[in-house]
Amino acid sequence: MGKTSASQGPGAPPDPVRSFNRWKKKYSHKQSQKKQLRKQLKKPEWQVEREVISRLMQSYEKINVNEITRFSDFPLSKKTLKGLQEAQYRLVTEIQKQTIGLALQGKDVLGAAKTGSGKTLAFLVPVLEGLYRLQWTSTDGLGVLIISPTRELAYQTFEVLRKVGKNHDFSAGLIIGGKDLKHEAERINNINILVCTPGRLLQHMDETICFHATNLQMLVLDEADRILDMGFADTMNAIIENLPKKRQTLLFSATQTKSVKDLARLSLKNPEYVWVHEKAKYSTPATLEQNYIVCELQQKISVLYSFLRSHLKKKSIVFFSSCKEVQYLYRVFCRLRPGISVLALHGRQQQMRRMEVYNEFVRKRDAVLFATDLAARGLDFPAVNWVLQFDCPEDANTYIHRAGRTARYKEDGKALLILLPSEEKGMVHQLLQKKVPVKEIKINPEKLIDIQKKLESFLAQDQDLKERAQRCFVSYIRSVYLMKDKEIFDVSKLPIPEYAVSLGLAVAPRVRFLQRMQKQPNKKLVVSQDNKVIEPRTVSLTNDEVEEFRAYFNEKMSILQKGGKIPEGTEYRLASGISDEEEEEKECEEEMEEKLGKTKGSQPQSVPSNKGSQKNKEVPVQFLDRDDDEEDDGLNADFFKVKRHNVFGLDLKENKTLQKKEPSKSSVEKKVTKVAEAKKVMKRNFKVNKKITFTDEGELVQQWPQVQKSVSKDTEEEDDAGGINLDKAKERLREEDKFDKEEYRKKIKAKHREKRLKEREARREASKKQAKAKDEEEAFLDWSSDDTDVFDPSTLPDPDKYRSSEDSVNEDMENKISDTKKNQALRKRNNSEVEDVRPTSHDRKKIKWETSEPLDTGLSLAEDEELVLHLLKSQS
Ligand SMILES: Nc1ncnc2c1ncn2[C@@H]1O[C@H](COP(=O)(O)OP(=O)(O)OP(=O)(O)O)[C@@H](O)[C@H]1O
Repeated sequence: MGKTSASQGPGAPPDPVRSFNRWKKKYSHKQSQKKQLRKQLKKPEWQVEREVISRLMQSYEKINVNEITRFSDFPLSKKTLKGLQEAQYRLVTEIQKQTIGLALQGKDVLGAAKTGSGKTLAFLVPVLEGLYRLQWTSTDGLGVLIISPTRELAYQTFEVLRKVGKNHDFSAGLIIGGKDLKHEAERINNINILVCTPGRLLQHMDETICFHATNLQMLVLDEADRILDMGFADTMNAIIENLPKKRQTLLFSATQTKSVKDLARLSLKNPEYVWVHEKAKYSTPATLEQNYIVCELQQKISVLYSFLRSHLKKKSIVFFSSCKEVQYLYRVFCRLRPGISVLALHGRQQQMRRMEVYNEFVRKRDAVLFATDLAARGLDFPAVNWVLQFDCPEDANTYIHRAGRTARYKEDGKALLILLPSEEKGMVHQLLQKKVPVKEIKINPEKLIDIQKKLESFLAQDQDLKERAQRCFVSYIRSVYLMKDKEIFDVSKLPIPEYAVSLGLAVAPRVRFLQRMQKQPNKKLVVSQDNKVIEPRTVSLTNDEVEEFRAYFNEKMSILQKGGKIPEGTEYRLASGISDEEEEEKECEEEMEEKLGKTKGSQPQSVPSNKGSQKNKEVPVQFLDRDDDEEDDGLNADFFKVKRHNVFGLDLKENKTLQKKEPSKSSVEKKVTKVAEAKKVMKRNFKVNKKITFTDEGELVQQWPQVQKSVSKDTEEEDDAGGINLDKAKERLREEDKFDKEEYRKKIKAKHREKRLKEREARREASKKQAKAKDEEEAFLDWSSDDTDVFDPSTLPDPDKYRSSEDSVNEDMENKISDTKKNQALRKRNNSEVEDVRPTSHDRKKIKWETSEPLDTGLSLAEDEELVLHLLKSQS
């Protein structure tokens, strides 16, 4: 018999079988309870996510900046963290550390940190988290707008967003100029995060049906100071008008704006200012070595060539102040074959080419990129060794951005600034004020390779290149002239002829404003008629003028952008949202020409160049009127001249006063072109008088000026605001032409109908009268037959006798009668002579029949009638 534990005594060990069974029972009970609990607890995914989000949000307030070293230290969603990790971003940079937390808390942030310090992720992470927090879906529409000043920067930001946000479900879109607007418009309404340039965005806001930003949660301005400066002022104002006031705004830049005015436009709510490196010794990366050299303008090209020859295994960017310099020097350097691949990036290239160049330079290990300030901001080309500033930057901020294309994120790099002797003092002072440590270095004259002769030979062989050189020349001078800081940029100090020669040109092309400057070197005060003291215009523009100038063209640009213009591009911000820097450059010139009434293909002129005996040769300037891929520069010479009078709103009276006081002014300058006159008239807004009459029906008819009937209405509205849409215009012309032809055809038809009716009427009249005349003639003949058998003309009175006896008044009439009747009689006489027989009764009938035929008297019917009556009278 087996014993159970119960039957065992108290000191006996427990029965293992029983205790196992007890444990098993307990365990399975617990398991089933847990299962039940889990079943109860099982929630839909969205609910779980919501709980996670609320937990994350609760952690936002607890973020302690000092404890954060990694992205994972922030309360971020798993999707964002995964994306960051996959892109190899683990440790945070200073700007990321200090701003991500604030942005997560929903605050407006103004972030500033040195170039290459990771500002992009500082706003992209909060962007992703912001929409994730709201569980944004494509049906919610546009949630975040990220605005960049250039297409390339927008593209780069978009790529980083794609990389980091790939685990999220939001849709993101890149909207920049130079692409098909229609194609963008079809997709734009489903985009949650939009990376764009200002001009293109505004164009969509204006033109794309159903596109709106009413649900917008967050606005990000990358390179905020640039976007908020005057260049984009009007476009941005228009964009901001379309955005909801209740939103979060993030502004980032290496040179942040502190302008209260700028910020007020954005209606920020207690923004957090984060100046990461405000207290740093320098405002540029510590790993960036910065030097400058001073050299003459005419030496610069040789310096550049020598530099490249000694840095063949490096990756460099060279910044120029204008597209035309880039275009010319790019070609020249390609021909010179310096031993390194040369690339060019500027705003006048096709968008496709720009992207190609951008990607090519990203890929290359050693190459040199010639660029305008289009590439100065934000672009993150990997492993750039050198940044060379061939032309002095506009200001210290531009210097910082340009130099910042190297020495990015812990890498080192070198920057070299080339200054003219006239620029050195002012620029170096500005840089030091901005905490930019620049040291002067000297050029080793032994290493300097002079390439001027080579350039000359290139230009001698290649007319196109020569023209490019000339445009480059004018363009550079103009850029100096338009610079705001007159302490640094003084066009009068430029060695103009030498510069032209250094470009390979034999003679300096004419730049009108320079000529004028030489003619009136002294600024004199002039007293106007109303005794006000007027300062005559000097060649150097004041800062206000330059600002006004820029503001004007940017305003024009934004108008163009709305229309589309423009052009490519327009972007317009133009059409294509040309608010981009490059678009600005392009549109600016086009607009200047437009505004100033410039016409392409202006007459070739011979003008004296500005200096030296050789320079006094007459230089044909028609070359300035053409360019293959851009607006002509030749007009710029004119543009300068007119600009001084019109663009800056100079009072015409003032000009007149000046002219009176300056008898030395050449007649050429005083010559007013028809275009200028027309512009003046347009400016004054004259209205032509109208002559209006009323028809019998009381309808109003404008007699003068004649109103053009048109088939298409609202032609103006149909045009792109960026200028005339040639295709549309052609189409419209064709339609107008058809319409005009149709109108003309109708008119002719009506005329013919009228003529036919008149003729018919006349015929009817004639036949009536004929019938009457026939009756009368028959009567007459009948009567004559009573008298004689045959009508004998001899029975008629002797015309001579008759003449003598009749009134002279009847003379003419008689002549006519006698002519016709003579004919008749003669015919009859002849007949009788030939046949020599008198007519038979049959013949008589014949005669009768013959005479009843209408006589061709050559008279009108009325006259014939008169004649017959007269004959009858005289017979009787
Ligand atoms: N946390 C990080 N870890 C590693 N690399 C980073 C991190 N943040 C940014 N970077 C890298 O640093 C480089 C510069 O970043 P970014 O372009 O955002 O700089 P930036 O401050 O916007 O520069 P700029 O002022 O010139 O626009 C990029 O190559 C980027 O990939």
